[in-house]
Amino acid sequence: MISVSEAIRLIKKHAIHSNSGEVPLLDALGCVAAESILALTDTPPFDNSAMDGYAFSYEHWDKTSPLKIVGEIQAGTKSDYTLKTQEASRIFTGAPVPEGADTVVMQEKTDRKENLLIITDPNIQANLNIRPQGSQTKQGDLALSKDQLITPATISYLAGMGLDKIKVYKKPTVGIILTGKELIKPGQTLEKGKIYESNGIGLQAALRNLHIETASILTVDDKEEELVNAIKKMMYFDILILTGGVSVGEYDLVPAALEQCGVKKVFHKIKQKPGKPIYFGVHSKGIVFGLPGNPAAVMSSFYYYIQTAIGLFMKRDLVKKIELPLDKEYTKRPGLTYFLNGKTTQTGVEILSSQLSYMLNSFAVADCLVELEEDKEFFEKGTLVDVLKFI
Ligand SMILES: Nc1nc2c(c(=O)[nH]1)N[C@H]1C(S)=C(S)[C@@H](COP(=O)(O)OP(=O)(O)OC[C@H]3O[C@@H](n4cnc5c(N)ncnc54)[C@H](O)[C@@H]3O)O[C@H]1N2
Ligand code: MOO
Repeated sequence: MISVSEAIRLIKKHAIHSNSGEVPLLDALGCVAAESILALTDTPPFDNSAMDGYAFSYEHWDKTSPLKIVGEIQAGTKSDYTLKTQEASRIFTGAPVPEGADTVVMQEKTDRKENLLIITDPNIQANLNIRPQGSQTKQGDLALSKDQLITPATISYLAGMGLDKIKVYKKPTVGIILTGKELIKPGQTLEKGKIYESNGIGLQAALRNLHIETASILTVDDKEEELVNAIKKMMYFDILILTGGVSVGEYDLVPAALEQCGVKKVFHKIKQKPGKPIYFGVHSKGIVFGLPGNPAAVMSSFYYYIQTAIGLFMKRDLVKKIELPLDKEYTKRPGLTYFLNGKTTQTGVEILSSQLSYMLNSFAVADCLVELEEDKEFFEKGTLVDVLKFI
C-alpha cells in the first residue's frame, strides 16, 4: 500500500498531458485557452448610443432655443444624414450615432413637442451617453491571454467580438464500466439481493460539473469474459473508470481483467479511508482508474484523484485545498489518511456524522472533503486541516 502523496505523484507522472485543439465556443466552457487572442475588429464596431433619447451636437447647441428633430435611428439600422447645427435625431440604445452628433440626452431629460425638442437638464455634459468605437477593444489588441479559464462571461465576450471557435486544452474523453451482479437500474422493482446502481449517475454528474459528457457507460456482471470484452471496447478513452471488483474477493476481477487487456498496473491500494483498494493503471492510449464499488469511496476518489488527472489534461488545477480550523475535535485510526465529508462554517469546518463508505447521506449535503493526515490520531478543536471545497 502506498501513501496518498505517492499516489498523487504517480498519477501526475502517468496522466497523459494536455492536447490542444479548436472547439466551438460553447464547448470551451470550463477549458483553458491554448492561444492568445487578438481582436479582429474594434468593439464596439461604431460609436453608438447608451440610452434611448436624442442625439445632437453639443458643440453647436444654442441652449436658448429648441432643437429640431430631423430623423430617427433604431438599433440595427444606420442613418444616412449628417446633423446640422441645432438639429437632433431620435435615437435608441445601441443605435449608431449619426454624423454631426457628439452627445445623446436621455429622453427623461427632454420635453418634446412634435418635432421640437427642449433639453430640460441644464447640467448635460458634452459626449454624454456615447459608447465610442473600440472603447472595449481595438482591432489588434490582446483580447484574451493564453491560459485564461473560459467562463460563461469569457464566451459571451469572445462571441461579442465575432469569434465562434477557440483553441483550448481539450477535455479528456471518459468511459465508465460499472461492475456487479447485484446492480439494477433505479426505477425497477428491487428484488432481494439486488441494489440500485448509483455510481454511474454520480460519476456522470461529477464529470458534467467539469463540463465533460461521458461518452459511454457499460454495466457488466462479475464475469471475467464479460469484463474483458467491456474493457477492450472502452480502451480508446483517455480516462477509463471502473467501479467495483477491485478488492480481494473471488469476484473482484477488475485488476486481473485489466492486465489481460494490456493495462500496466501503477498502483493498487492506498493507505486511506475510504477507497483503500483503488487501482490505477496505464496503457498506450490512456489511463485507468479502478474504484471500489462503495459509493462514498467512488465520490471521494473522483474529487481527489480523478480530478487531479482531468486537471492535467485540461491544464487546470481542479484540486485546490484550503486550510480551515476544525469546529470540533476528531479521533481517527493512525496509519490511514482519512477523507471525510464536511461542511464549511463561519468559523471553520465541521466533519459530518455519517462517514461509512457505503453511505451517502452526509456526503449528499457536504460541500467539501476534509483530509486528515495519515500518521496522526487525535485532532483537537481548532487544528488547521486541509479542505478540498467542491467546485
Ligand atoms: N477481505 C476484505 N474485504 C474487503 C476489503 C479488504 O481489504 N479485505 N476491503 C473493503 C473495502 S475498504 C472496500 S472499499 C470494498 C471494495 O470492494 P470492491 O471494489 O471489490 O467493490 P464491490 O465489492 O464490487 O462493491 C463494494 C460495495 O459497493 C456496492 N456497489 C458496487 N457497485 C455499485 C454501484 N454501481 N452502485 C451502487 N453500489 C455499488 C456493492 O454492492 C458493495 O456493497 O471491499 C471491502 N472488502
Ligand atoms: O475503502 Mo473502503 O471504501 O473504506 O470501504
